[in-house]
Amino acid sequence: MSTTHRAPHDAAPHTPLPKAELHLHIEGTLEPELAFALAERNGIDLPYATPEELRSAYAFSDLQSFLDLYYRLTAVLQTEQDFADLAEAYLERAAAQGVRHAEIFFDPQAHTARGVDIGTVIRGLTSALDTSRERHGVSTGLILSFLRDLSAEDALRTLADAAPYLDRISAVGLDSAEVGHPPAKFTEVYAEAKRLGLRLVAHAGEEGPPSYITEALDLLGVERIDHGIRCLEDEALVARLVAEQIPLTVCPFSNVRLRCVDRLEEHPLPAMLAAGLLVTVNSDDPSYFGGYVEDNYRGLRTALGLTDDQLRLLARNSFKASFLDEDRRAELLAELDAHGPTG
Ligand code: HPA
Ligand SMILES: [Zn+2]
Repeated sequence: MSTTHRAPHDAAPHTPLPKAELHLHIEGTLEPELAFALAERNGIDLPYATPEELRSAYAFSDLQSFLDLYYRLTAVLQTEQDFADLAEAYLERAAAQGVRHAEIFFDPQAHTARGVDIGTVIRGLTSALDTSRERHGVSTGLILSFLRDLSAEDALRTLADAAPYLDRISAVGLDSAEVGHPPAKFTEVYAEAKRLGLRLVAHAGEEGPPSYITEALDLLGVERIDHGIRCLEDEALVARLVAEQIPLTVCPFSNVRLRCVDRLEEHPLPAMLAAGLLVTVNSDDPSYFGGYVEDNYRGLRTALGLTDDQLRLLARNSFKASFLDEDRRAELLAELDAHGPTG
């Protein structure tokens, strides 16, 4: 019998709302314990004595300070089995957090630059993703994300290297150090991805200015903006995003940990909802930022007083903003409608 104290209003076991996760970097789900296990399996020395010591290094001053550690730790990912184990660990956790559909970023250049073949990465990830719907009830998509601090030529080469696997990839994205690497740099890359039949998204307006969001829409032709929180600095841009119902994949814990927002209590998400923006909530790099997607939903309730109706709207938006086929989308929306009080 559980000895955990529960307040009377909290007596029913909490079942998380069914939701989609649309902004999740698989490399950012690498928990310290798995990093140590993979390092040992692959004979790699980590500059930390224990998982706890590694975890205590997770104090970031901005995006770059996080990326430095994030890229350093990818060294432990070497074989197909490593990528399969990484994806499987995420899917299991995601399912427990109510995720029914996940569109998962991966950063091939973070691996090919270390001599790991893109096929190793994609075959490893898809071996876990392929059976995720049956085993975890989580349907999946893969988003190939270009590192924007590398050249457009490098991105084009990466897209060419992915050619044998394009049937496994639903979209391309753009991540890594934002400021100084505007979307315009990747116009040709996105035109090529579109020609190949891929959907288009990009990180914009996380640390970068609102003009990067406009560029991503107008020059790259993206359908969804990742982060996008700095849109609030440009009234006309907000009006456009509302009118066109462009989804924004917002990541509250990430914004606080990377110091884009001082405290969760000051996160602009309520203002974004009030403006009529099509906002979704996601975990970004949950191992590094203090929680998975349901933890972000709960944090918003606790820190910002979001109501059950607002949390349901966020879950509804996540299915609306996804690249799901209409049958699966309808099935998941019906499951959300049938879901009882969030508890
Ligand atoms: O939040 C992010 N921003 C940019 N690049 C990233 N790569 C992993 N996470 C992020
Ligand atoms: Zn991200």
